[in-house]
Amino acid sequence: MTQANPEVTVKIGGVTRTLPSARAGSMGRVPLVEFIGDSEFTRAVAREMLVMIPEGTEVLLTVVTNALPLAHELSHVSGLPYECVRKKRRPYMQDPIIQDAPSMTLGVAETFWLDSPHAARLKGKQVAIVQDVISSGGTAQTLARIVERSGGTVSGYLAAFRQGESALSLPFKYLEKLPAHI
Ligand SMILES: O=P(O)(O)OC[C@H]1O[C@H](OP(=O)(O)OP(=O)(O)O)[C@H](O)[C@@H]1O
Ligand SMILES: Nc1ncnc2[nH]cnc12
Repeated sequence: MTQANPEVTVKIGGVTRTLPSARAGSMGRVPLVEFIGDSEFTRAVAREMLVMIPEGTEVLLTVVTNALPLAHELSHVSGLPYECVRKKRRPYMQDPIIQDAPSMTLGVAETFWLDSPHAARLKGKQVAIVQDVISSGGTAQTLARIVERSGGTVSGYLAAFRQGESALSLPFKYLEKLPAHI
């Protein structure tokens, strides 16, 4: 008998979480990863991700929203600075890099924004892209394009979780695999 809305349990760095099943656009139901509001899990995951940072990395780059606490914590444990791409234009932005992101896993096409003072901190730097979940790889590719447009070089792609198989063409590292659908 198939179970209605099954859950997925993960254990990372000694911390166990049961991920609820959530409906995600055309993906159907996926195991929902939430770092926001969960500092214990975020810290445990960041500590485990530390060894995944490629040698020579000078800056971490992430995008709001759910990956932000993870990148913040990874910055703290690694001692590396981080930058964060926005998904909304803010009134104080000056000459931002504007990059359209493809329709992503959750079915929402978005525009990414990186203000020029932050883009300047990627120039000439080895930049590791940090994500909570990598699914289609669309977010990773969009962030890589922003690194390139800022004059930096991508040193690697790091994610806490890989969901499904569709991001195979990107050379990323991850801690745990999640099913594409539950
Ligand atoms: O590999 P992809 O198919 O691009 O999917 C992965 C992205 O999807 C999620 O972001 P989401 O759109 O849920 O935004 P949020 O973090 O603002 O909630 C997640 O945080 C990744 O950034
Ligand atoms: N499993 C997941 N949890 C949170 N955000 C996601 N975006 C794509 N897949 C996701």
